Amino acid sequence: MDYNKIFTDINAKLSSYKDDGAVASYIPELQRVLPNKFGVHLCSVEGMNYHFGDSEEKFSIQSIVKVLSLTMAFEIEEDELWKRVGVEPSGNPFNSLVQLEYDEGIPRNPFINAGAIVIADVLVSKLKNPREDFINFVRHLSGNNQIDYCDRIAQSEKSKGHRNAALCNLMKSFGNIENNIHEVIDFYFDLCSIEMTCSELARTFLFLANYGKDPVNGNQIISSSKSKRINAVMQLCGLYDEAGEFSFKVGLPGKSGVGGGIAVVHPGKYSMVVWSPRLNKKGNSNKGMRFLEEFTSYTASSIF
Ligand SMILES: NC(=O)CC[C@H](N)C(=O)O
Repeated sequence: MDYNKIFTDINAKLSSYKDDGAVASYIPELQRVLPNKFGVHLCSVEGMNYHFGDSEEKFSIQSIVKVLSLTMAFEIEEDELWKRVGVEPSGNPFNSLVQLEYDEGIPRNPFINAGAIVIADVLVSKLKNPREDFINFVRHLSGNNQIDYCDRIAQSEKSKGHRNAALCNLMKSFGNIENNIHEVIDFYFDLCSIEMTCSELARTFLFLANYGKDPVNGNQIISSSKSKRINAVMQLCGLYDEAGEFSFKVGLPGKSGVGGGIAVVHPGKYSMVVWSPRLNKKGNSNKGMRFLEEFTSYTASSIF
């Protein structure tokens, strides 16, 4: 399929689309991003690449990293992990405190902030050098040694990260955080600060489109069973309290971030990343969702 032409066609179709979303402002550094940026990149499992727009420009991947930290923690912890974090959609905003109190410090899933903070805690407990080991893992997945954290973004988030600190403290009070809360939360902010282009991120997600195996170099990153489970959690929880809407309109496992990126996979076919920084009220990329809806309709490639 000529995805390049399809991207161009969809972009033309959306040319009159009025994006009333706003760039994330609660992390001061993210506010500096130009709101009208738009990029898309698709990697097919057969090794083809297709792209459009600002697909080679770095952006803050933010919560999309939660899929990669889950992948690493799942390899290390297997079954124990799921005693500390659930696999149910939250139906609540990604940084909600209310539900966590109700659920006695066990986050609904690993993709809301509380769940990702538990995953960060697991990695702090199990890795010798969490910061270094994790970025090496991401470099391995992406086949790119240049991928890195952005200290500027991490520091910016740290300066305003009171709500995440509150989530971490609340879970510590319930006994669901093992390590020093400052260490865990700083690591969590570092994870969210990683920068990638659409093409680098789509490449990184390719193993989840190919049953856990990187089709480019043949590395089995995780078992097909784990890959299936991670995709299932993405399908149900990857877009927070908009996961239902995303399933309804796009029909692919996906993960969003407040940097405006959305990564999706179609098992057996492709991984794809769209980036458009203006967010809707749920913190998901407005045009990114719209574009993906058009794309899966046009190509008849929802998984359903
Ligand atoms: N949805 C997101 O991308 C949120 C990630 C962001 N770093 C936060 O913790 O608030």
